[in-house]
Amino acid sequence: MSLQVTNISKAFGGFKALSGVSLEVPMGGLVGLIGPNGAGKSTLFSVISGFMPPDEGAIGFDGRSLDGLNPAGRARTGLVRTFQVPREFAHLTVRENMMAAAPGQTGESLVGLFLRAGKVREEEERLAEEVREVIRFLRLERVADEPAGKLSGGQKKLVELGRALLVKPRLILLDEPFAGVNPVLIGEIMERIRELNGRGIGFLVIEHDLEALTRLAPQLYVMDQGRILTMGAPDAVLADARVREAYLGGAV
Ligand SMILES: Nc1ncnc2c1ncn2[C@@H]1O[C@H](COP(=O)(O)OP(=O)(O)OP(=O)(O)O)[C@@H](O)[C@H]1O
Repeated sequence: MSLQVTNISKAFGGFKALSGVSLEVPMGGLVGLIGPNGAGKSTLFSVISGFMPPDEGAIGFDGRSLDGLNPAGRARTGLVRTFQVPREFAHLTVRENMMAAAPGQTGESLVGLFLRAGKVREEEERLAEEVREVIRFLRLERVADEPAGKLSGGQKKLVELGRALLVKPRLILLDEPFAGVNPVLIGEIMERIRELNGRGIGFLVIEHDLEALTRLAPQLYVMDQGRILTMGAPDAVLADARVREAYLGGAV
């Protein structure tokens, strides 16, 4: 069982951003996705997570087709994409940001709220405990009640990860977890990813910091100009002449 991306194509006007992309992430796997700027990595994440329909191709997850499911529907199957903490959430605290990320809260209408006040309280308490646990796991206790906008780049990345964890993911699409993060915190984020992976959560990780990613992911896919160029173990992939060519004519 796996995330199975088969023959995905996507054009913007006449420009083919994705051309027949196929890849596979085993359930519980840890796979990197690299490629020069404009290769199509973010577009592929948008298609996999259901934010953008492909022109062609199919996405399967754990043996079921995701085609036609919206992002929330895909998240319910356990496939979750991280996003930068939305700008309008910058004034909310870390804890509030995480509370807001959890899906399926009761109390969608005033009447419902009135009728289910007890249930809502119960749910809120359970959620608050889950949030406390995630904050502890991510070592964010000291900033839990600070506005998210005030955090360092690395701490914001941890909040993004926390928001994804509250959706109870089985596979996380992680977009540039090390961008704008200092080296010490890169090490910490890497440790948390490894621990989560050890608990069975799979990851597909886009990252430009190849040195960090090759320490984390035992398998890499390389994209260039909307196609998968190659895949395999980091050493083999980075020694590949086509990959060197794609990255600044051999400056990797
Ligand atoms: N909504 C859109 N409309 C038009 N063109 C788009 C759109 N989204 C992406 N593109 C184009 O598709 C190509 C692939 O972009 P994408 O952002 O997926 O690449 P990327 O590999 O994620 O790059 P980076 O590493 O710089 O984030 C780029 O040429 C981009 O300009």
